Amino acid sequence: MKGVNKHIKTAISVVLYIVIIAYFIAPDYTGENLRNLRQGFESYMGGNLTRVHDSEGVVTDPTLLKNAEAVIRLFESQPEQRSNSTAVADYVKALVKVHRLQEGELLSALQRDVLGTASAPIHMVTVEQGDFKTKLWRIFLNYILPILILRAMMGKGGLLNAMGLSEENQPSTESGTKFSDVKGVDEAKAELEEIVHYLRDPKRFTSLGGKLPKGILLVGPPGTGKTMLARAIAGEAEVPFFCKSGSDFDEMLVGVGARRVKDLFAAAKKCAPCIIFIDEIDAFGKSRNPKEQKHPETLYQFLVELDGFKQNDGVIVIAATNIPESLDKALIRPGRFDRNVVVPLPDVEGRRQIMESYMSKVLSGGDVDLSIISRGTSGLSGADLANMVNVAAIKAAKDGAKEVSMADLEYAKDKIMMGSERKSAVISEKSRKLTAFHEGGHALVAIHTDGARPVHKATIVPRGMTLGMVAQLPDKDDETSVTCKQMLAMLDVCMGGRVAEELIFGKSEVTAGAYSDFQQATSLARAMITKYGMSEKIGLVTHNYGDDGKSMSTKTRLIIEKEVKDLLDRAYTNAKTILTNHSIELHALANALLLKETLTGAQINALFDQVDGKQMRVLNDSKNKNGTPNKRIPVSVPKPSFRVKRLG
Ligand SMILES: Nc1ncnc2c1ncn2[C@@H]1O[C@H](COP(=O)(O)OP(=O)(O)OP(=O)(O)O)[C@@H](O)[C@H]1O
Ligand SMILES: [Zn+2]
Repeated sequence: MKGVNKHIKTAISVVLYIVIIAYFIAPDYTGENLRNLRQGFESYMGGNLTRVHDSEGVVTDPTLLKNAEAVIRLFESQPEQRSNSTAVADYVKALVKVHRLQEGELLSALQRDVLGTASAPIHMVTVEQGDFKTKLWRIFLNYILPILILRAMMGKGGLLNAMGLSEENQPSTESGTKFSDVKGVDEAKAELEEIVHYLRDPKRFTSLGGKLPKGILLVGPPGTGKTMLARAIAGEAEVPFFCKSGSDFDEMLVGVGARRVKDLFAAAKKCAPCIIFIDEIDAFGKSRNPKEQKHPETLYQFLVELDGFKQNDGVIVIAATNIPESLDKALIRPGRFDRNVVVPLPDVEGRRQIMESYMSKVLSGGDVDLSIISRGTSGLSGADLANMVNVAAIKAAKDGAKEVSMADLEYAKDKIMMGSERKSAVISEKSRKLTAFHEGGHALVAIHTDGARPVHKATIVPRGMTLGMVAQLPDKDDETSVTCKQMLAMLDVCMGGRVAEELIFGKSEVTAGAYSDFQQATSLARAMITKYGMSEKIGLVTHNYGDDGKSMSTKTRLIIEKEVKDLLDRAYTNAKTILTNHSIELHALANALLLKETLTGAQINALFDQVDGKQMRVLNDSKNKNGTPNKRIPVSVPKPSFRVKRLG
């Protein structure tokens, strides 16, 4: 919309400029016009008339033609009419109507007496009048004054600014965004619905006793649709929408930010009911630490403006931030931004809906299964998913495909989550082989461990920081509540990579490639023991590992570390048992990866069927997890990473 405003402004300036220039300098052109009269008339004769002749604009009505003939006859029979300008005009018009202008007597007379002929042209000389002062005055009037007028109108503090309608503070009035466009944030939408009711009919809302918060703070990670939601409120209520970013007020010059705040509120009040949206309000709304803040007066002014209008004045201020804890307390005090609406990252169903909405705008292939993609995109925001569909569409177009296929979406997903493929990376054959067994180890342990997520894909294509990876997909409703059994399975899978390296290449040949596996396993094991109450020795208490152990005694710390190590050792042993028992499959899988680089879960299963026949399909139930520390207690844990990465 800002772009449109700019165009409108440019158009207004151009029109105004032309009008002013025309007004001031039109007299100058009169002489020029006279000079060109002959030329103009000739071109009129040669061009326009011929065109009239050809075009449907020529009179074809027989009665009109008849009248024209009569006018010509009358004029030519009465020579005294030649001094009558109206009669001459009628005569010329009549000649044009019957296409006889060239034959008319008047034309030869005109050519002879007024326009001159090629052999005897008429000359006209214009003389520039006036002294130096007059010329200077004329230049001022013609060129400088119009520019000054325009600047006065358009500039800051100018007429448009005074009206509160300068480019900076023009609202967008045609927000096409609706609530239905914003997917996967139903709770936030429900909370914001009352604002729409209010804006649609403020009087009715307040007469029914409705009371609104003055300011609403949308809180959530980047790209979750906060701006979209604010826009959708304006779109649903069909009210003007003033959209600013906190950084717009963060100016180098003292006082400029504060003045912009003032101007914004002044402009909004004139358009009420309306919405002011300030994205990233933390840019000027941070805690007032004099050292950190460049211009505290911007925040002061903002608070003054917020306090300056009444709850029901019709201006709704919505702000967005990713870091609510950084905001100044004064800003979030009751009566100011006292309503927080959380806009979280989408869950698995939200991600599916968001992708579905963007996929509906491209040609989607028949093999596309968005529930699979949405299960594998935990942690991605709406903006990431929109981008993912875009990347997939570009890939499909590049490949000359007619529709976006599942493979394109998988490509885009990996690119966004893991970084671009490093196809040109030079990797030695030995390193490729090591990676193939490492990833094969993860995959095989996952396949043979009860509670582990199904293997979606294994690859040894280097990507971003990794040399390969095994992707596992959670079941549909598996994301928020992970059981102890599932966590233990994750630990086993983490160990699979290093164990495979050891078994195939020997302990002395292992690499640092398992570093991120160990990191992941250690932090999960620690959380199980210090946060989720999954260790009998530690009990149902929590301990803070984030403060360098200051809050726990050395003894407790040692017990925790021993427990963590035990868990990891058990996972290592489990992985070793699986990989030793299934070494034929491990070799087959690693060789297939070396050959094909990427295998899907289905391809891996098919491969095992080939290698082992039915034997591989039987779940190895005998693999009891020795020493499962507790009963299986369902616990809520922060989203663990489902990917098993390997650092390159
Ligand atoms: N929930 C959603 N539904 C549909 N599209 C979304 C959603 N969230 C984000 N998008 C897409 O991502 C783009 C960016 O979203 P938006 O600017 O609203 O996010 P934001 O939360 O305001 O981000 P930031 O905090 O970075 O300003 C949108 O234009 C839209 O294309
Ligand atoms: Zn690994």
